[in-house]
Amino acid sequence: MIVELDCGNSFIKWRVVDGAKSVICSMGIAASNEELISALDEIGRTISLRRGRLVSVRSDEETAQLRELLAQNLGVEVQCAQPARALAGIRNGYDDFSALGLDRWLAMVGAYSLARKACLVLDLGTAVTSDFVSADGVHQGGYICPGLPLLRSQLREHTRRIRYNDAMVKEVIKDMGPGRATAEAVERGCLLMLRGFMDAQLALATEYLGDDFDVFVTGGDAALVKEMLSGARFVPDLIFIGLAIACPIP
Ligand SMILES: Nc1ncnc2c1ncn2[C@@H]1O[C@H](COP(=O)(O)OP(=O)(O)OP(=O)(O)O)[C@@H](O)[C@H]1O
Ligand SMILES: CC(C)(CO)[C@@H](O)C(=O)NCCC(=O)O
Ligand SMILES: [K+]
Repeated sequence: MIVELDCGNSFIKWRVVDGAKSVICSMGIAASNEELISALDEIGRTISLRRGRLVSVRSDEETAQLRELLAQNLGVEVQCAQPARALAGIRNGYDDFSALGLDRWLAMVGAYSLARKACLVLDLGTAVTSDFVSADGVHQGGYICPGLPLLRSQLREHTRRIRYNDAMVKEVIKDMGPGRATAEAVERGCLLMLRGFMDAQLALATEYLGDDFDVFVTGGDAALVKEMLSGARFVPDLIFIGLAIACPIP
C-alpha cells in the first residue's frame, strides 16, 4: 500500500492507496503531524505501509521533519515531489520555476493529464489560487489571493467587534441576502468576494485561453462555488492525481 500526503498550510490531506489497482483504502484530514501519525499507525496495524509520496507547501525543515517522523514511527519511506521546469506535457510558466507552489503545479499536472486541452485550475484552500494552462500545455501563470479562512481571520484579528460562533458558518450561507447579524454579514460578504474572484478568473480564461477550456476546481472550500461554476469539473483529489504522476512508485 502507498501512503499519499498533501501538506497544505493548514491541514494534511492523506490517503492510503493500493498502487497496483489504484484503489483508495482509506483517507482523512489531519490538523497536525501527531494526528497524522496516529491515524496512519492505526491503519498500519492491519495493512502493510512501506512507501509513500508527499507534496508540501510547508518549509523544507517542516517537510523534512515530517518525513523523518514517518520513517521512524511507521517505517514508511516517502518520496517528495520536487519543482520542475516541465512534467507530463506541461511547462512551468514561472520565471523561477522553483518558486511556484508545488500544490499548484501538481493540480495543473493532474488537470492537464485529465483534459489534454486548455484548462483553468482553481484551488480553494487557506489561499485561493488560479492557474492557466494553454492547449499545448504551457502554463500562462496564475493568481493568488486569501481564501475564506484567511479572509475571516483577518477581519477578526483587526477589528474589536467582529466576533461570532464558528458553528454558525454553514447555516448562515444557506441564504445570501444582506446580513442582519455579524456572522451573516461576514460569511456572506467573504463568500461573495470569493465568487467575484471566480467570475474574474472565468473572464480572464476566455481572454488568455480562448473559448475552449476546461475548468477544474479543487480544495476544501470548492463546494462553496459549485452552484456558480456549472460546467466545471470538481475533482477533490486533483493534487493526488498530479502527485502520482510526479512521484511514480515502481
Ligand atoms: N473535512 C474538512 N476538514 C478541514 N477543512 C475542511 C473540510 N472540509 C472543508 N474544509 C474547508 O477547507 C478549507 C481548507 O482547505 P484545504 O484543506 O484545501 O487547504 P489547506 O490545507 O488549509 O491549505 P492549502 O491551501 O495550503 O492546501 C477550510 O476553509 C475548511 O473550512
Ligand atoms: C499559494 C499557496 C500558499 C497555495 O497553497 C502555495 O501554492 C504556495 O505557497 N505557493 C508559493 C508561492 C507561489 O506559488 O508563487
Ligand atoms: K492546496
